[in-house]
Amino acid sequence: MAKTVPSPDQDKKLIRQEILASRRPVMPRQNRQVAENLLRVIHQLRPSVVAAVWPLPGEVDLRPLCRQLVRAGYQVVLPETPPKGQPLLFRQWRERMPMKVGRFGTCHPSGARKVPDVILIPLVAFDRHGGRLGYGGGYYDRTLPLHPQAALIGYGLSSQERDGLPMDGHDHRLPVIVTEREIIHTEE
Ligand SMILES: Nc1nc2c(c(=O)[nH]1)N(C=O)[C@@H](CNc1ccc(C(=O)N[C@@H](CCC(=O)O)C(=O)O)cc1)CN2
Ligand SMILES: Nc1ncnc2c1ncn2[C@@H]1O[C@H](COP(=O)(O)OP(=O)(O)OP(=O)(O)O)[C@@H](O)[C@H]1O
Repeated sequence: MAKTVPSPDQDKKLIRQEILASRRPVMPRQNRQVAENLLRVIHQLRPSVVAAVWPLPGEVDLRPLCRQLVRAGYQVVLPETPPKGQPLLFRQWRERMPMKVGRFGTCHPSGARKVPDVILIPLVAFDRHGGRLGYGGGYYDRTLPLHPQAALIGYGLSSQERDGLPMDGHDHRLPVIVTEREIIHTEE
């Protein structure tokens, strides 16, 4: 009988489940440290438009960073989650804008669509080589090819790091990953 060979999709699912099941609440200090490190990298890149993310439960909360960025003169856009199979749409966010609830409990503003120069990417898991795992919707995988000029920065907690995540052809390697502890410039 033929041996069953695990596919990257199945491996990813198991790792995702393991990490989500063992996830602890993000401490306020960790949140601040991730945001501080992100701000440092963003300042160096001098972008006009930064794509951030409105948090889902259990994720690092970028809302304070969004406010800081807008006050520092950057434009902030947030993703609207379309039906599966379509890329994310980035819409401009301003302070105190009412948010709409979208797919999978995500929230997005109804501002104008803008093209980001920097894209902050939430991680469920990452490795030192820039491999990433999200919630499995494939949304960022489908969106990033449409923004080849954008600088990509993954973010999460150091506890989400794993050795050598399985990668598919369509997966994008992240050149920079920011945690509460460090700014990682990933290697091939
Ligand atoms: N805050 C935040 N916004 C984001 C993302 C994200 O990771 N975090 N996304 C990143 O791509 C996109 C939304 N992607 C998602 C894709 C799939 C599921 C999803 O299937 N959720 C399952 C449960 C997942 C699980 O716990 O295993 C569900 O709601 O049933 C959620 C979000 C865009 N916005
Ligand atoms: N560019 C693409 N074209 C077609 N299918 C894709 C593409 N990107 C991802 N997929 C499919 O989408 C599914 C989810 O992909 P994957 O597990 O890489 O998502 P993820 O990176 O964890 O999620 P997200 O990008 O939403 O955070 C997989 O079945 C994958 O084959």
